[in-house]
Amino acid sequence: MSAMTKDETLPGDVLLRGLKLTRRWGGLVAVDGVSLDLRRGEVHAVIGTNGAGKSTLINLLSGEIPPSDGGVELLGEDVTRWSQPRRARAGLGRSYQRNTIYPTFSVFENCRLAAQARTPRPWAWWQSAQSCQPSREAALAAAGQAGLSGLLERTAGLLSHGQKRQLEIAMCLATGPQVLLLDEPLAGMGAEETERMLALLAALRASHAILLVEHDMDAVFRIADRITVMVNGAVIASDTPDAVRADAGVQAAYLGGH
Ligand SMILES: Nc1ncnc2c1ncn2[C@@H]1O[C@H](COP(=O)(O)OP(=O)(O)OP(=O)(O)O)[C@@H](O)[C@H]1O
Repeated sequence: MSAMTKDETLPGDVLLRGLKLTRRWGGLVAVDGVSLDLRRGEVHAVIGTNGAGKSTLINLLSGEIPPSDGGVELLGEDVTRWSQPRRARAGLGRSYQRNTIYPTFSVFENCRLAAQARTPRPWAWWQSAQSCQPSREAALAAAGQAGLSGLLERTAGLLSHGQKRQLEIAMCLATGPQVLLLDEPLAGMGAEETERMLALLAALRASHAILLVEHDMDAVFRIADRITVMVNGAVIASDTPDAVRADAGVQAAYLGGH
């Protein structure tokens, strides 16, 4: 186990590492020996056709499903056998393709509930949730970071699609993560909402390691520092955007002249 604490890690440090991760569903190999490093200060995009294994890879890294083979290290520690909530408490945040907000609660309440999940206090069940100051502060900070300060009292279900995705990121940030695993945060967004989300990711990059699974190739090639390309569960390239764009194997298998 590493003796390093979270706050001692330096920019560029590897915060999350997938080691030869494999996941089989019966006879299908959904993720096939994938290794990748997520570093603070980098947006690392994972691209690939439908069914290439991207969401399964995120689920393996986040702890939602166990690998058939291989391992995961978080902040230098082997977390392969850790549950998803335990990894989340240790600094691993993720967003989902589906909407995970509470539509009848306000933006602030959504963020506060997410923040509370980070520091559950089962022995203090009689205290009013309203009075939990650290959660309130974390919620306000996260909403601010995600650009939602002006919408704190808005009922979440009434937000625009793009604002809902911003709220999902805010809820993720409220848990105090160092690593963000983002599953298609741009899905269904218009041009303006996409720009706002890309600006948010660019702002979060300095202090986080970000894994971005995304189908919007223009956005990926603009924002990513590194791109990993998956085909049929396996990595066929992992490099800078320029190198990936120029890779003949990637062109043939996936990009088709992008
Ligand atoms: N729970 C499951 N049981 C059986 N097969 C599964 C399961 N989850 C995923 N798969 C299969 O694993 C393969 C990889 O799926 P995955 O969702 O990871 O791909 P993806 O790259 O995220 O696709 P998309 O871009 O469409 O989201 C697919 O063939 C899928 O059908």
